[in-house]
Amino acid sequence: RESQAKKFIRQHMDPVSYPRVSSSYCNQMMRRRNMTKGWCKPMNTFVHEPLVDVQAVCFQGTVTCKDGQSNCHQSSSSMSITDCRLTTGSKYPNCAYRTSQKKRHIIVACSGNPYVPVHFDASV
Ligand SMILES: Nc1ncnc2c1ncn2[C@@H]1O[C@H](C(=O)NS(=O)(=O)C[C@H]2[C@@H](O)[C@H](n3ccc(=O)[nH]c3=O)O[C@@H]2CO)[C@@H](O)[C@H]1O
Repeated sequence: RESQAKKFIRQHMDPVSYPRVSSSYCNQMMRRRNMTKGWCKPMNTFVHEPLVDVQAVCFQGTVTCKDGQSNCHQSSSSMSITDCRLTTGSKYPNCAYRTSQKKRHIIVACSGNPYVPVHFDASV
């Protein structure tokens, strides 16, 4: 059984692809990280920073999560991310994504002991 912390890493961490990603990055990575099984996950962000830097966000600015909980944290500095958004014409099982590379402050939800990221809430 995959822990929430491990799931966060599988779904959202890609420190090695910093800084340039190709236009097919999302099509490849969404498959490789198992987010196109059963359905095409509509939206997913990959973070191109060291894991320790993303884990440190749990101890940065506290903000309210989209679900109303108060265990979200916003990174104090902007980070290199890639947003993968399902294209309108995409039909399962052929999940087609638009790849957009950005520099944004990330907002993650943290939980557990050790207190680590378990959910990607948004980027700003
Ligand atoms: N406060 C919390 N504290 C603790 N846990 C919390 C909390 N909140 C949720 N979880 C849990 O997280 C799990 C989960 O998968 N939530 S999810 O909303 O579907 C994830 C979103 C995200 O993956 C993605 N997205 C979205 C935007 C973006 O910029 N980039 C981007 O990647 O889209 C998805 C849908 O939006 C679920 O088990 C829920 O219980």
